[in-house]
Amino acid sequence: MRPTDGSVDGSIEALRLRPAAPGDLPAIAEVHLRARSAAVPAMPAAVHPPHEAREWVAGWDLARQDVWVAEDVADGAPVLLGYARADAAWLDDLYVDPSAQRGGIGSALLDLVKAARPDGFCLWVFESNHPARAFYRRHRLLELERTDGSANEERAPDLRMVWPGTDPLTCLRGLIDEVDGELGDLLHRRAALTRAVQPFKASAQRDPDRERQIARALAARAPGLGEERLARIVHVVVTESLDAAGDEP
Ligand SMILES: O=C(O)C(=O)C[C@]1(C(=O)O)C=C[C@@H](O)C=C1
Repeated sequence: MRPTDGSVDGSIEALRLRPAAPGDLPAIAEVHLRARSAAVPAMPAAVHPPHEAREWVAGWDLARQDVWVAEDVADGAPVLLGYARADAAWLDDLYVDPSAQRGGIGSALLDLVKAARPDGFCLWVFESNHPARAFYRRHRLLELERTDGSANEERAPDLRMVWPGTDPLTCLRGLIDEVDGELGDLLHRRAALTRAVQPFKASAQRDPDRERQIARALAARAPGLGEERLARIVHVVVTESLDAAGDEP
């Protein structure tokens, strides 16, 4: 169960924001369910039936993640109208009850999360959820990579967004360092394979057709870079991998 995108903007006279308590979980589950069904078709329909969503929310460990609720305290008993849920690096949920959307509750919750995560945070939003994307862009979140949805339960293309915190250069460099860690591991693995295949070739010549095929396959995964640019990247990676293979005893 994932996503972040139920909320939109809104204005409520007496709004109270506070950390959630275990007794809030049933009302949180109902807000989640109502917000998700009202968001279709901008969001894909929920994969899990309501009883599973209720069980999932009831199982949240509030010591291991931060959950905040927004409630209307204007008159009588407070009414829970929205919530946000985040771990150290990700805003996992931000949902506002459909009856209270466009009243500033989503903005108030998001501001609270920003204050609690000054180093920044990421979130996933469905590509089709244009209202939520516009909401987050208005709140100075940046869109990062798009996925084809194969890694989420709904199998729907989504986008990573980031709020780069109070020091965006440091936050974004931190994210670059994370990706470069993975890229370093991949280059290490790839160079070992370039070296391993060499003895099995009829000739030591480079194979431009094979390199073009590799660039095309990469372009299918990274369309934003384009095949020509990726062909140049492949050329450098192969050149340096062959060079490193020649250095090894
Ligand atoms: O497949 C090969 O023939 C290799 O030598 C491997 C490799 C590569 O690293 O992918 C390296 C050089 C060739 O020009 C093409 C591909």
